[in-house]
Amino acid sequence: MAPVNADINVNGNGAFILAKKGLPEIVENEKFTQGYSYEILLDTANFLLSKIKVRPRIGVICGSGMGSYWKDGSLAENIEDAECIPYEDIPNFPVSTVEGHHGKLVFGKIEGVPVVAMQGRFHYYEGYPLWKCCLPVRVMKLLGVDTLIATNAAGGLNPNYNIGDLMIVKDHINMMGFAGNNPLHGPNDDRFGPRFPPMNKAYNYEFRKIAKEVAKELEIENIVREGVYTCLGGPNFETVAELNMLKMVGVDAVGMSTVHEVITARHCDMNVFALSLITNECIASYDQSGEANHEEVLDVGKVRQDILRKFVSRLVERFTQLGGSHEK
Ligand SMILES: O=P(O)(O)O[C@@H]1C[C@H](O)[C@@H](CO)O1
Ligand SMILES: Nc1nc2[nH]cnc2c(=O)[nH]1
Repeated sequence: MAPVNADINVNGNGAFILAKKGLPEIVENEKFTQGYSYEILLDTANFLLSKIKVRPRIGVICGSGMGSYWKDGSLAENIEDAECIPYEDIPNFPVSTVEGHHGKLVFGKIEGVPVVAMQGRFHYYEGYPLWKCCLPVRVMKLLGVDTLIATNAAGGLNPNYNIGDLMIVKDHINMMGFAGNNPLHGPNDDRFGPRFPPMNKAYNYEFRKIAKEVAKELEIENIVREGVYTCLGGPNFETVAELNMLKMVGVDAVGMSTVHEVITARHCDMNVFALSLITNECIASYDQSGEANHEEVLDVGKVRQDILRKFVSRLVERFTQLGGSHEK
């Protein structure tokens, strides 16, 4: 794991606190997508550390409709000793504006492993620049998270996929990046990671292997796939011509998130696993009836919540057992 250039101390109340040191601040400037400085995000991390009992090791981002599992009563069933912090109470955090994204950080333990779950993520189409959509990933890193599990709802473009399938993300195509929109755009702060991060091993090979083993153990291998994801800016779903173009370049599932989060996580040397829930069939023919809609996306999330919970819990346990020495 790349060192974050911060000392970790314990304050008088027994809470963890990160000490600021090092390079000068980069001034926030949304227009030029420079993002928040390292120091500003340390303030956010220190605020969270002053509130929580555990230091999370794994971060989970809940996709559309999947956060509902983590809500209220059912959250407590899975995340032990849950501590919920609404986004609006967290300094420098954006707020969730999309149905199916509740807007809370949930700290606690899954299978004894300290975790933080984002019950609601931020999307570009909500009006946030990409760096801001990914701000929580950097905060997670400062909190001590070394592994990111990102989940999302996506349209199935691969004709062999069915609604309700789970796609282990093998790779992505950064369509927004092709147009110059990247969460790392702007001055680089080496304390987070290098100016030119590699991306050929973005999705951890060992994690993907484990996920396929776990799928067998849970007897869900018939609904588990592995494929290539792409993120478009949204909020509209795709045209037939767009979908056919994406199919031609090798995309299996289409969504509106995850890619920029993964880039940010890999930039600061986190290990990454991502999972797409196929919530709808991409309509890639003019003869086909029906239209994509957000309600269907949320409904499929509800139907699959139990399987997702079991799958993600087992992955948290197994990824942690792997330790830090594996090939990324
Ligand atoms: O947050 P995710 O990527 O799971 O959400 C997807 C993309 C849109 O936000 C929404 C469309 O229904 O689902
Ligand atoms: N872009 C996109 N995002 C989605 N999220 C869930 N389904 C879809 C889809 O079909 N397209």
